[in-house]
Amino acid sequence: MSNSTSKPRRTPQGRRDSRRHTPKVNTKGIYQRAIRNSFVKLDPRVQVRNPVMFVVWIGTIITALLTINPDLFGKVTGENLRLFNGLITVILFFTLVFANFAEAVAEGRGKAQADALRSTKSDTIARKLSPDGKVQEVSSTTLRRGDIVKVIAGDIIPADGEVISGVASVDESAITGESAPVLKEPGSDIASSVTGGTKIISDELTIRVTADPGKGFIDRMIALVEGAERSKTPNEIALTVLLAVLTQVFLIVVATLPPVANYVKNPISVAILIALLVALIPTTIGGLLSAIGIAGMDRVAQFNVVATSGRAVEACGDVNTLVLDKTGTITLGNRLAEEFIPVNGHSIEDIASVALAASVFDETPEGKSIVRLAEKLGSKIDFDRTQAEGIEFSAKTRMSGTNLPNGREIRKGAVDAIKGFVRSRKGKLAADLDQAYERVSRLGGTPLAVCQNGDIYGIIYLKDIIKPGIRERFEQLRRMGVRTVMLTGDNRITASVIAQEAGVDDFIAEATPEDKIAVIQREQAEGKLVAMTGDGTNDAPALAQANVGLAMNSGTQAAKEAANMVDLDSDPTKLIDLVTIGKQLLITRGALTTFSVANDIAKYFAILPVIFTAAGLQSLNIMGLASTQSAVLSALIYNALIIPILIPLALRGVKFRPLTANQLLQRNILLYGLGGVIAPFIAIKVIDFLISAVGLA
Ligand SMILES: Nc1ncnc2c1ncn2[C@@H]1O[C@H](COP(=O)(O)OP(=O)(O)OP(=O)(O)O)[C@@H](O)[C@H]1O
Ligand SMILES: [K+]
Ligand SMILES: [Mg+2]
Repeated sequence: MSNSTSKPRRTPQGRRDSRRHTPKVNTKGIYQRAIRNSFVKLDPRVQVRNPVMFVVWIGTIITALLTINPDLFGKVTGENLRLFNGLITVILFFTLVFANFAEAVAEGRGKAQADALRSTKSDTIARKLSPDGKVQEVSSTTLRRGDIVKVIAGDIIPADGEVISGVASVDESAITGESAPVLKEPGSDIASSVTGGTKIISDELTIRVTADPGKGFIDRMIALVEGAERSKTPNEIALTVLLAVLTQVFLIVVATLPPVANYVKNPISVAILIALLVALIPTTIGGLLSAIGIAGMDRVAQFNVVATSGRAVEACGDVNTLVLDKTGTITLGNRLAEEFIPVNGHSIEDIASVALAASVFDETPEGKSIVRLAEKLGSKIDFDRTQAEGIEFSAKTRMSGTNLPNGREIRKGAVDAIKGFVRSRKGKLAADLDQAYERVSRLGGTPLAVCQNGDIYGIIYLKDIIKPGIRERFEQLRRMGVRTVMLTGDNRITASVIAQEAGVDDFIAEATPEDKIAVIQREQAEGKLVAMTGDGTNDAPALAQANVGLAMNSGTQAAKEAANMVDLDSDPTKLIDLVTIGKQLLITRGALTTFSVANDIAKYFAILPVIFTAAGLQSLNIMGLASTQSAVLSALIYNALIIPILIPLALRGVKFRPLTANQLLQRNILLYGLGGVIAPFIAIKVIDFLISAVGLA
């Protein structure tokens, strides 16, 4: 029911291979650019947006001043104060640079991808048709929504548009990476939409432009991958606030130290206080937070999906319910006529000939396969095609057919729809019809009833196969706590057979296009977040209603505009991958936050005792660190280095297992929390040993 005419959304057999082609990106260039940007981002106007790192930034300035004049805040005693303060300054400076680098690398991947896209987009000469039919050559940048242009073989299509006449094949590899040409023709929802920047390789088309300059699909994609539209997601904002609050708390903790230190006659210098503060505030997650988000969008892009916002990617991770089509999503959707089953005393030749007559104008793959099967059985068209009228299939009527010149009305379609039609023509239902239809349904096939006026001829068996591996994927989703609901225009029995075999949690049969939006609203009323895929114009409202709407690139402009993600490969099962990517993004962020906070607290307890050893509390130096100075420097060096060490994990995401949110939380607290507590003690001890060995402090 997602598309009212044909179903070209079925993906070719080579789907698995085509889905993961990473855009061609120059990695060496990315790192060079990222290094440069790490310094550019030291600008305080950039830093102030990240409260944790801004505290480090201020700390760096103060320790730099203390390097010039160690007595800036009063007389300080100690050796090599200039060197020590200078070292702290350098380490803090690199902490900032490393954090900037994480973000710059993540952004750089997107920028490189945008450059690759931009190279496909050049100003072209468009043949604009004026209302009087004259052709005028204009630059593609002057085209406006509603303009009519003509493109011929070899041309780059100058703008997004809708085919109004002509039939041609188009190479869409610039956007999909798929080299097989796609047939474009007017009328049908799906085949009629073209994208600016793609190339027409045969024949010619007349196109109505549907996007103003700079607002086309490729422009939107460039803006997206460049992060121009990347604003903080609600979860990121919440976490940033939490980190800012933690920073404030730790600022207070550090501020309480001087009175205590003075009391035990072991005053602590401002430089050491700053070092302690930086060690304590969550710089690891503060430095990696935006990289994690950008990497999430990037992973989505590598799956050839364009997300309109980081928010959409994140929403995927929070999804509770997945609404999926049956045909083409759960099944291969390659429904072909397998058998004619006559009823009501008719012969197999009778039903074949009526099924043929019902399908001569049906351009859907189902319709064409019925024509082939009937012709194989020897049926011939026995009327004048030019005098007959084709009745197109629609998801609403769930029927198609032909009105013959002699007044006969031939229809085929969903069994209940045909029963209704027969009743309306005052015909009677055949006693053996239900038996035939149930047999086909129990095989998981789609039964189409065929009738002529009020007379039912039998059932066409359209065979369909469940996609291999889909059951395991639903099982995975279930373990993640995601409910799957299958929606289909097919009858109850077929729906229940497929639902059972595929292992979905729930299904809705005989669904009309309106049912889809009703299901979404019902789930949302229960407080659930819903994801769905769709491609037809009648899916647009549901795509907009869903929390995550994934439109097929082969779909209509309306569907693509309503959705918050577009799949360039037009593979509806990708929604399952997106949910996984979204969950992984949230888990990565959670795991690194846990690690960061655990780390900071451990660091504090590793170095605080050493600071007090000068006051005669030698017994506190359980780690046996060489000196106060080397302990402080070690903690800070570890604090800085952990950021670049974790960049690959932040970009790639933590290892993902299909578990429920609670199980994952427990696992992560154990793994990253415990790891975060232990790691600093070991690392600080090692660095302290190295520093004292080279005699730095
Ligand atoms: N070309 C056609 N001519 C006549 N009837 C059709 C044709 N294609 C499908 N049907 C009937 O209409 C019903 C609804 O079709 P529709 O495409 O809306 O749903 P579906 O393909 O069965 O399921 P899904 O919603 O999962 O795609 C089908 O189950 C079938 O009975
Ligand atoms: K820290
Ligand atoms: Mg369908």
